[in-house]
Amino acid sequence: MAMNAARLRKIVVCKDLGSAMPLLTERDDLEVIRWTEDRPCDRAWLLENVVGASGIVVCFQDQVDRELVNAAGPSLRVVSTISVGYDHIDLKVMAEHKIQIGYTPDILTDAVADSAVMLALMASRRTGETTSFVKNNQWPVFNWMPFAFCGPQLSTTPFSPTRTVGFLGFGRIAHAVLARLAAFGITHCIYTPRPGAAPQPARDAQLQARHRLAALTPVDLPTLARASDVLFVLAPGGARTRHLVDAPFLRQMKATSVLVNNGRGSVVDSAALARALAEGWIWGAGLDVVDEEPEVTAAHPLVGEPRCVVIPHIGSATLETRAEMAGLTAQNVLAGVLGEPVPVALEYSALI
Ligand SMILES: O=CC(=O)O
Repeated sequence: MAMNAARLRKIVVCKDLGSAMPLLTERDDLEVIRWTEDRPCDRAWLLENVVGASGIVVCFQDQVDRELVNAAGPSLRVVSTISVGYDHIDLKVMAEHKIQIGYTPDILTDAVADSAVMLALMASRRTGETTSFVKNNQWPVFNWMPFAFCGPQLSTTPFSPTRTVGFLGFGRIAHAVLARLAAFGITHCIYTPRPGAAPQPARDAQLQARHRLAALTPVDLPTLARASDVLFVLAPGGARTRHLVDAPFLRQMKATSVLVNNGRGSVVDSAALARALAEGWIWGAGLDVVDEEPEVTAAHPLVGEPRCVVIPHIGSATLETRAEMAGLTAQNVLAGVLGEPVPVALEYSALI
């Protein structure tokens, strides 16, 4: 039985949640307004439709700022983002208005860690160049040569027995990448702690023992740049991390090193990285995220770099993980609008 329109709670959905949508659309106490086009949600559409909403479903492409919160008005209780990242959400504004944030950590950790290792292998083993080579019909005329298309080996070998993995951002996903790389015989792990974070010697000792590492050490940024054979950028975005990987950083890296970015594009200065690749400061790069995304076309300097593998921000895109993320996003927004505890809420007061 349809409820009185005045009692319906409104949810605006900027990203279609696929098989999780019925959790919202099949309820008769909700009015669900959806952006259905196959492109990022239009800002003007969102501002117009969000008026009077109790909940909003967003992703990292949608800015949740004062303008949006004011447009929604005092009914807004929850913002549910289908992402682990939250740098698109103005936490101060959320705190001022006591709005809950639902997000999707943990369930995407394994999928993103898998893709980070994939990018490290693709970049070091020159997959961008070699797949183009085959597509351009060059294999039939290729005279196989011992040193053609060689790249640095990710795994250790008896004749190359040490390998250092570096992490800029050492949270859940970094730990999952480290666990995978233990099987490659990685011997040393270094990472830069979050500024102001307390040292964690017990945790580090545990990780070192679990993955049979010769050493696991917090280091400063210059040491991270200098010592990493493969460097994973898994830091959150935002002003604090913007362009931490810049030209001076890249210049200190080894000529055989590989940079992987699965964190946020804004952490790496694209122009500096393109120059580092073109001039051989580093060996290669594997990027799931790019500062200028989604405006990344064939004309982008990194896409044109043969030693750069670029994929379009799909680190968590497995069938299993995206279905879980969509389900959790729907549950988070639903609980928030009903005034119930949000199943996976960002505890953001300490982050402001
Ligand atoms: O980038 C993707 C996410 O934050 O989940």
